[in-house]
Amino acid sequence: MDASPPASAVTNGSQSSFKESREAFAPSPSQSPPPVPASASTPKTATPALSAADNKNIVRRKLTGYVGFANLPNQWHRKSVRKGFNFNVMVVGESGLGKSTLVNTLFNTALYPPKDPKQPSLEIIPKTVAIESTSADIEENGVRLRLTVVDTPGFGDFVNNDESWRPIVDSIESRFDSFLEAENKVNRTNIADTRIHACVYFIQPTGHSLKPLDIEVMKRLHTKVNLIPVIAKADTLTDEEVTAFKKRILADINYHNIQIFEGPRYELDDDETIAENQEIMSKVPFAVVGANTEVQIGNGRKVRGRRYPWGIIEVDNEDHCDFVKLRQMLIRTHMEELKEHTSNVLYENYRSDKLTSLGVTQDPSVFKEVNPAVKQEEERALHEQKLAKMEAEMKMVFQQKVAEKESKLRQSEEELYARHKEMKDQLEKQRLELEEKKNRLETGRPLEEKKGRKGFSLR
Ligand SMILES: Nc1nc2c(ncn2[C@@H]2O[C@H](COP(=O)(O)OP(=O)(O)OP(=O)(O)O)[C@@H](O)[C@H]2O)c(=O)[nH]1
Repeated sequence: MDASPPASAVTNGSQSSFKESREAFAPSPSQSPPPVPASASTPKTATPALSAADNKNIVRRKLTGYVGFANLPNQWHRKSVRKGFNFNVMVVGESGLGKSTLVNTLFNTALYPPKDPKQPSLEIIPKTVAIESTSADIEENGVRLRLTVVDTPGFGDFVNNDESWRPIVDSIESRFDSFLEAENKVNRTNIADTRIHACVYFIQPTGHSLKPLDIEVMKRLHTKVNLIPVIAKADTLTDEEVTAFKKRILADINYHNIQIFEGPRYELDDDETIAENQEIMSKVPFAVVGANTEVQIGNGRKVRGRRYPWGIIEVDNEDHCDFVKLRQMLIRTHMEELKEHTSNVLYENYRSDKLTSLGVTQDPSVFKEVNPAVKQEEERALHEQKLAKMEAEMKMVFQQKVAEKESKLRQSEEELYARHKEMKDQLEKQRLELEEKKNRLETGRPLEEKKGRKGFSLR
């Protein structure tokens, strides 16, 4: 291997201060980092999901002068720096795969104290996988990070490793439970986030394929944590072997439908960011090499690396391994994404499953996204329906009234007509009688006497 200078070193010029605590995991608020709410993640460039109707309702106006909201990102930046950040990473892998070395290399700290070279006696070797949490406050250019590394010593060390995944899953779930419990308390201002934001899974550099244990554990973990597979001690494989091994691992991962962490793609990202993210993702599973010691290379420069009889392998040299890309993803480019995905997807799924299993039900319409334009349209249609109904009712009442009036009028018309006919008949009768009288008088005939009473005759 050649001894070219490191491609990058993010910790250059940084001051680091440590306050370490190493204890078995027991979620307690007192040991928790300052809270960084899920919502405190940088609102990068994610495009808001606006429908066409929403867009139609947005009036785009040009500002005529300086208003000041362009300063919002700075406000956010100041607030975040003041609060500090926290990041919880879990390392899973068999003993001796270089987990502690890699974590120390990643954060450029002696997070893990140097190991006692004396092997533990057989009596004190634990019988189950232990969960150990180590926290350190580190600072770089004024930005504070509370880093918690959760180790899983004992994983894969037993004759029967069938249940190796259980303590790991239990630890992840108990952290979700603590968060859920804290969220349900009256005072939620200081919720400590002990949830695991990333799980670096160390694969033994066998050069073959994933082992059944790897597949089993990954299958158990992938819905609960952001899985980041790495090929441990990649310096033990040649470049060709690494390429072929990566292909086989990815094929296994696909075959078993294991979801590994993928950085989200944002529509508004610039080409450079998109290319950078693609390059990072193209290296998964990262072939890493860890080294905390510095070695001198040809030109007298000191680099972090491992010296072999045939040459030096530099951890910060991208031609030698993918360590830089892993660090870039975990710390520089995707730390917030990892936290956001943990909070918005993994924890949310766990939370809703848990609440559903406890019998808590949710009216789905409560969270239905309401589009104001559609809502207005619905209300207008409803109002029109109501108006049409009222109009129809009024029309019916009016027609009823008209019909009643018409029948009354017809009745009185008929009555009038009948009276008129009666009067006309009477008049006609009178006319005829008078006519008769006139004729008699004219013809000299005596007027007919009215008949007298029975038995009497008129003179
Ligand atoms: N060749 C090689 N050796 C490494 C690498 N990383 C670590 N080692 C060596 O591997 C041995 C074990 O490393 P650790 O970091 O203690 O491994 P670990 O996985 O933390 O081991 P446990 O604490 O037992 O789980 C040490 O001697 C390291 O120097 C690497 O990338 N390549």
